[in-house]
Parts: sequence; C-alpha cells; structure tokens
Amino acid sequence: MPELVLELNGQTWTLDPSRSYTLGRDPQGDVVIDDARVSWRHAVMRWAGRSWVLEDQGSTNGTFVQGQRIHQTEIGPGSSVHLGNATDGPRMQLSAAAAAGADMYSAQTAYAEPPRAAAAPPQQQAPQQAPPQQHPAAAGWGAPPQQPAQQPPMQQPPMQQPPVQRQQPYVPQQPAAHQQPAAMGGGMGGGAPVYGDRSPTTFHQLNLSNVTRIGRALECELRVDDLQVSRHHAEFRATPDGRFEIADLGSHNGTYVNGEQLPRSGRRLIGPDDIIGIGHSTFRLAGNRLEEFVDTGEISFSSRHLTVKVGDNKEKTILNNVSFGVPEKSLVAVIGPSGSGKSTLLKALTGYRPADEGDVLYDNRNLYKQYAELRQRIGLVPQDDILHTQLKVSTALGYAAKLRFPGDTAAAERQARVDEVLRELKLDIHKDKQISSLSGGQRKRVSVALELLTKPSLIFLDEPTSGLDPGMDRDVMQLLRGLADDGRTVLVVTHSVAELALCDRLLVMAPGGSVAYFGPPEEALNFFGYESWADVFQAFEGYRDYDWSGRWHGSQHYQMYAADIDAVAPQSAPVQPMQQMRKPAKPQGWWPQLGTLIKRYCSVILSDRTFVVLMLALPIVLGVVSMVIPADSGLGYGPEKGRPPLHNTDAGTIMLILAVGACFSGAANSVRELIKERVIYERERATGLSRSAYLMSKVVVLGFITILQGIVISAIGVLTRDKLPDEGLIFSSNPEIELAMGVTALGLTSMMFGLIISSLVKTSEMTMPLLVMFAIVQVVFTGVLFQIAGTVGAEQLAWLMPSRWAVAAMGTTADLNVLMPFDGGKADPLWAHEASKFILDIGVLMVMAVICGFIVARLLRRHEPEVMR
Ligand SMILES: Nc1ncnc2c1ncn2[C@@H]1O[C@H](COP(=O)(O)OP(=O)(O)OP(=O)(O)O)[C@@H](O)[C@H]1O
Repeated sequence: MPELVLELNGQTWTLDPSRSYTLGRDPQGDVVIDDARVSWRHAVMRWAGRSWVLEDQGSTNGTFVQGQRIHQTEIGPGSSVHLGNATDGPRMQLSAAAAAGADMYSAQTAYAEPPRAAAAPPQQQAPQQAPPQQHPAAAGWGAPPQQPAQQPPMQQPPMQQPPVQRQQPYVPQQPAAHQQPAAMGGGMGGGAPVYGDRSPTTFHQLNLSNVTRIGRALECELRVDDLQVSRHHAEFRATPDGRFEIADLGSHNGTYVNGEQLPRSGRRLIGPDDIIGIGHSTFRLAGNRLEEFVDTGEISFSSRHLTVKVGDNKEKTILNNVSFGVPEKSLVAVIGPSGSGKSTLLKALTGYRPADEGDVLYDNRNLYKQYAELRQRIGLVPQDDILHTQLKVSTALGYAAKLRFPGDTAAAERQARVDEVLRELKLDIHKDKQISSLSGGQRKRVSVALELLTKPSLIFLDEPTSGLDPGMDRDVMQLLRGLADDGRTVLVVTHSVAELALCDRLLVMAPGGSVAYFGPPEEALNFFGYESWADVFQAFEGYRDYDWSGRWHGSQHYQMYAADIDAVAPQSAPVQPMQQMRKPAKPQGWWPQLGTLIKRYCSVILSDRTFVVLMLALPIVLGVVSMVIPADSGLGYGPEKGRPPLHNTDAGTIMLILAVGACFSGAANSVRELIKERVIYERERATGLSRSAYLMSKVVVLGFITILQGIVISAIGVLTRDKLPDEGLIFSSNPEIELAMGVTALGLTSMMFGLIISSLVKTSEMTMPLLVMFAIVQVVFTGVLFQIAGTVGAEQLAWLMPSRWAVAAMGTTADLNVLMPFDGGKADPLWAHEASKFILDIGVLMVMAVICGFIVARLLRRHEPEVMR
C-alpha cells in the first residue's frame, strides 16, 4: 500500500490511500494546523491512483512546494510543503511509510501514541461543540410583536453557541462543481505582499545595450496584444551603470510603477522590487530578464475591515467593519434589507467613495493606493442603463470603445473588440436594433457588454435584475455565472433571492451596515434558522438593534469564510486621502474626446425624432406668436394712435415676447440634458472622461441648436414687421442683425442656466417647474413691464437676469427710451441708443453664460467618483 507519512510540528500521521485528508485550522479536519496564516480548509491530500496529490482549497495565503505556490501537485516521499508562507509557514515533511508489518502498527497507534497519530474522519475527531439549537421561529422570531424589539431573537445568546440549528455535527459542504474555486492566486489575508505571488506568464530577455520597447505596434521588441496599451507605450532602458529604467512614451493609459502613474513621458529607475504596470500586464525585473504577469481575469478579491462614516464629525457609521474575501472565478451576491449599506459597500469596493477605514485588495494589491492603475481592471454596471438607449447596440458600443480605448487604436481594432463582445454575450443578432427596443434582460446584457470591452477582471453590478421578470432574472444571473466561470470575479448587489444558488458566495448585510452572513448561499437560510428570505428580512426589520454582526462573528461560518481576512488588524490610520492620489490617466486627449462626444450627442439627438420635431417647431411657434401682436409701427419709431409722435410701446411688447421665447427655447433645450444621462456621466468619468470636454460637447451642440432657434425666432418675429429701427448701432444698415443678436445671446445664456438646473436637480421631473419659474422670473425683469431703472432693489436684482440685458441690447438698437418712456421716469441707461451700450449689454450676457459654465462644471463634480473630483 502506498502509504505516506506526514510529519508536522513534531507530530506524524500515516496517510491511508483509501481516503482523503483535509489540512487546515478547522478542528474537525484531519490534520489540524493552528497557525493564523493557514486557512480553515487549506488543502486536501489524496491518493490519485498513481501518486499522492496535494490540492490547495483556495487558501488565502497559499500552499508552497519548493518555494512555488501550487494549486495541485503530485507529492511523495521526500517532498516538503509549506503552508501559508513559502519560507516560514508551517512545514510538512513527507516520507515513505515503514514496510508491510508496520502498517498495522501505524493504524493501531493512530490515537494511542500522539507522536504517530493517524488522522481521524471529522466526526470522530471532535464532538459537536454545542447542542442543537432551538429553531428561532419557535423561540419567538416568527412572532415579533410578542417580543420587545431589543431582545435577541434567540433564546440563548447566539455568541456562545453555533447559530445554526443542526441535528448533525457540522461538516463543511463541498462546493458544487461550478463553485470549486481555483487557487487563490494572490492570497488575500496575511501580510499583504506588494504583489500576488503568481508564477510569471512569460520571461523576456532585456537588451543590455539598447532599449526594449513595449507596445501594441509590430515593431516593438516586447509586443503586448492589449487594446489598453498604446502602440508605443513605454520602454525599458539600460543605464550606463548597469541598471534599468522605465520610460513612458506618452502612453494614453499610463505606465505605473508600484501602482503610481509615471508622469506622461516621464521615467524612473527600477529595481527588482518594483512592479511595472502596463495595461493588463505587470512586469518585474529579475536580473537581466523581465518577468511578465498577465492579468487574464483570474484574480482574488477581498475587503478588510471596510468602514464608512458620515456626518460632520463622522459620527454615524453606515458601513461597519465589513470583511470578506473570494478566490478567483467567483460569483458573489450581496443582499440585505433597504438601508443596510449595500450601495455604500459597492462604492467602497469600487473606489467611487473609498471607505474611511479598511482596505480593498485586488489580487493582494491595495486598490485605494493603486487605484489609478487598477481601476482599469474594474467594470461597474450601475442599476440604470449606461448607454444612450436611442442608439443602436453596435453604434453605442462603438462610441464607448472610442472613448475608452487609447487614442491610437484603429477603427478596425475597436470594431473587432466590439464584435467579439457582442458574440460573447450573444448580442450579435441584436446589434442593429435600438437599445430601447430590447427587453430588460437584453438591455442589461448590453450594459455588461460595454463594461467587458476593456476586459475587466473584476465586475460589479448594482441590482442588475431589478424590474425584470423571473425568467430574465435567471437569464441575467446565468450570464453572470458564465462571466465568472470564464475567469472573472463578479460581485452583484441584488434584491432578488431567487437565483442565489448560482453564486459561490453570499454576503448578507444587516441593518447598520455590518455583515450578518458570508458563505455559501445554500447554507445561509440554515444559518439564520429560517425557511425563506422574507422571514430573514422580517427578522432584520423586527430586531434592528440586535447584534447581527456579533452573531456572525461568533459563528463557525465566520471561522471558515472570513476569519482569515479579519485576522489582519484594521488600519489605524485612514486610507490615503483620495485628493492626494493622482487622477487616473485619460485614454484619449481632450480634443478627440470632445470630437467623439459631439458626434455621439448628435447621433443621440438625431435618433430621437420627437425631440428634433419639437426643436424645429418651438422657435417657429414662438416667432409666429409674436406676430399676433398688432403693431402699426412694428419695431420702428411711432406715430402711435393717440400718443405723441415717435412713441411705439408695441415694440416693447414684441421684444418681451421674443425674449420670453428665447428664454424658454434656450433653457428647454438644456434643462434635461445632464440629469438624463447622469449615470452615464458618472461611469464614464471614472473611466477617464474629461469633465470639461463633456461640458463643452453639450455647449457646442446645444449652443448650435439654440443659435439656430434664435435666428428662426428673430427672422419670424422681426423680419415680418413692416417697420424696423431706422439704423443699427454697429451694423448700421442691418438693425435686424442686432435685434437677432439680442434674442440669440439670450437663448444661449438661458441654455446655460438650463444646464445649471440640470446639474442641480435629483430627478428629471424636477426640471419642469424650475424651467417655468426661470422663464416667469425673466418676464418680470425684462424692464418692459415696469420701470426697472431707478427702482431700488429691482434694478440691482435685474442685473442678474439675462432677459434684462437682452431686452436692453435690443432696446439700444430700437431706441426704446424714445419708443416707450415711462411716465415721469428717467431714461434707462442700459437702453441708451449707443453702440457702447449695445456691446455692454451683449457682453454681460456672454459673461453670464461663461460664469454659468463654471458653475455647471462645479456642480458636475458632485456627481463624480471621489477620485476624479
Ligand atoms: N452621505 C450620507 N449621509 C448620511 N447617511 C447616509 C449617506 N449615505 C447613505 N446614508 C445612509 O446609510 C444607510 C445605507 O445606505 P445605502 O444606500 O448604502 O443602503 P442600501 O442597502 O443600498 O439601500 P437600498 O437597498 O435601499 O438601496 C442608509 O440608512 C442611508 O440613509
């Protein structure tokens, strides 16, 4: 019999090939190793027919054979294995068992003689720690009104006994086939090395006398086939003193040394301890060789002691010491009652709103400290669509690819990636359909497709199945299962509990933002002692003050699934303030971004026929309405019936109506434009979108539309009048141009006010009342309804009103002081028939528009991930 003797910490076990042995901290395991670096279920040893096999069970800190981290390896007599640390972790020495007769000896002395103990099956080794627990429903959970809310839902303090009601001793369940985690590459807990201890994907020989260029271009010595990498991205240079430096070649997505971005075209000396990040690859020097590690998506992920506090003095904790970790290829679901901190957790995990305490580890690298580099490997699908639903699927993805890939990617390269993603998500048959015409599930697929463009290793989804019917719910969850199986880590926040079984791990958040459970989804209800999630959530609601977190921390599940991560002390100092971090690189320059955004915006507008028709109809209607006003002298000097010569108050009324039209059309153009795509903006901003380019694209497109509308309103409202002012102040023979300038400038400024409203409001519905309010206020302050000049208070307030300056600009040309003098009042200085006053009036309008632009930019910041502010 090929028995093997395992020696560890002075104890020996004779391993019987007819069964397998579990190694770890679990006291019910076969070989119990009491060392914090060893996971609860660390590894398994079994006879595989020809040889003994050691298989890591997704341990946190890894299993090492001859210094190499292994997932599964053959071992035999003479092998030496370290657990938890390659050098000083607990060491197991293997040797051959003594010859035939000794077999009996070892089997018989397994328990009797401690130094030579054969491992017992779990049931034999440890008695059950606590008596079976009364079902909480029987203990009063099912009838909350009969119990005071503060009273814990169990009859016995849950901290002192396993919380789960069990008739059998607890035996950890084997993960289902799809849940079998692969080795946890980077490790998650422990001492947090700078980089996960994976084996290099490739080795490259560095050129000692020359440079080694890295990039996508064929001529690069080190070619990287990754669209996140520029054609000529960076180069390794040998220095005269035999060292190496890395130099950025003006790359779009940046070159990173230990997670910190090199200045564009900057360089830095590097040593063997430095990690150079370029696209999905990381490089490390090993002598004259370069080790390349390619992030293919199989990464571990963990959260340690994440805590978020709010309030002026950070007095309220809304996320409380959340720790969990998952190995690569995992699908994790996060559920919890409303207000339990799911969104806060998601923001903390993605770096959108970093936690005040604690870390997020991406394959053992600190996400907050290396955000600039690692954010490119994270995809986030918010609850709302992150695509313009008016566009066709392929068009929308095309624009997204243009914004997210480096400026030097060819259209064909981007299209190839879009097609690849469409095929992967089975969307190719829908690619020519408008996104809004797709079903809810298909739309979610399109949002996922967008995030997959850049090949993220870690994908977060916020309530992807909300509003979907059960069939689509399953469809989306199966899609996520597939994404994880294909080598990604996927975390989904959900309200839907129907398809939780598809996940590898379930995180249940309790009121107050702490963890109530983390572990396999199939064991969760049993853990809580309920039969349905509705009961669990009702219990959360009924016992809000109960220490759910304490119950979790006292459980065996905690020991199995989170204690490793929790073992590392929380950071005493808050994580690095985000403002000190370098802003992430932008894949595209400002001008190319502006060009793409303008094109996309035009496509969106043109694909919305109703909007186009309204935009054309609005100025026509407004212009025509002004024609209804009877005015014998048009916009020129009187005589007016029953009035002295030259007076023409009708001109003032016409100007008032034209001004109102310009205000309405300008503000109406823009008032919904920011709020309706706020989620898209927030997401794109995190991927490197420039705020000013985004704002400018709105100003350019909406400005063009508003100018056109202003011209149409003026053409109809002014040119149809029999009489116009005798002469212009600047364009002397074309006073109508000056009148049109007043109307158009007012439209532009109103459009900018509309953008302010749009960036202020929380919902689209709030924009309409504000738009009406804005327009009515403008009517009052035109200066035509009552005399503003000289009226203390009103005059000063009117300085802030664009309509005041616009009517004044028209008034200078038309000589409004003469056309409509107020009874006993003095002339309005802003209406003086002088070119300088016309320039002043138009100038103030333009300055107002620019100030509005700055205000909008400030307001937009509020809707951005913290790191981009
Ligand atoms: N900036 C803030 N200031 C004060 N309280 C906040 C802030 N952000 C969130 N909260 C509070 O923190 C708690 C958790 O909020 P969060 O949005 O994360 O919960 P949730 O589980 O995502 O809820 P839901 O399922 O309803 O979306 C809530 O009680 C919320 O009111």
